[in-house]
Amino acid sequence: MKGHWMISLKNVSLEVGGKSLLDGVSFDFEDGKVYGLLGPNGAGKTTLMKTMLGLTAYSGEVLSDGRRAENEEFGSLIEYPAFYPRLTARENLELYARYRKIHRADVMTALDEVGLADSADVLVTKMSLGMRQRLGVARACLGSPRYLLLDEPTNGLDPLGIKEVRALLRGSLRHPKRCIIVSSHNLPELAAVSDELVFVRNGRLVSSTLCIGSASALEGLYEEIFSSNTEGRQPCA
Ligand SMILES: Nc1ncnc2c1ncn2[C@@H]1O[C@H](COP(=O)(O)OP(=O)(O)OP(=O)(O)O)[C@@H](O)[C@H]1O
Repeated sequence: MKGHWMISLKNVSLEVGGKSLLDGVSFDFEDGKVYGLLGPNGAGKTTLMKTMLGLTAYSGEVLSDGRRAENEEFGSLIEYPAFYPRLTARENLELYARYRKIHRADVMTALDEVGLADSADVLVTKMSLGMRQRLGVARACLGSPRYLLLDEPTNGLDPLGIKEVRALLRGSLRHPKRCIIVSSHNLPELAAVSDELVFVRNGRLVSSTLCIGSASALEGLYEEIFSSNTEGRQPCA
């Protein structure tokens, strides 16, 4: 087995109603890293995450350490997280833990991981959008999954909320044995939290870059990639 990769996509394709949503995607996501998924609207970022979660039929392989990945290995936040508004943060997570057959004791660990331990007994309806988003991340972290898929976790957040999610991605969510894949349209924000950026276009992973020097360099690279047919791994900017 090669090095220390964890999730390996091998020629993953998905077609719905004659339209190709994913087109022969192959990529290795390594442990201990945060990957930023970038691409225009409709590029296939969410579809890719749903496919990894096994929520869609697909051809090709999604492997975890060389064997078929199981849904239980993933924690995910796809689009806006939905909660029971009249239940507390803790009660919401306990319900979810029961559903996923995750130990109840993990609920406080997950809330602690996102800095919401002190708000465990706050009703969701009383929480700010930023707190709810962090609660969504806590739900994704229940059971300490090896893979975290976060689809636009800063969507709709104010600068303070964005800062909170950024701090999580740079700090407490990171683990040497965990791989995090996060999508966003906020280029500088994504660059600030990612170890590697992966560019998606028309259902294909067209490029990846290991690091970016500045926000303007990233914007330039984004423009270059999405206004050309560039494919392959880019050098550091
Ligand atoms: N269930 C579905 N049936 C048919 N087409 C779908 C389905 N889900 C998504 N699509 C299409 O797949 C393409 C990719 O959508 P997807 O939501 O994955 O893109 P995205 O990169 O996440 O976009 P955004 O940045 O706007 O969230 C779009 O053309 C979308 O219309």
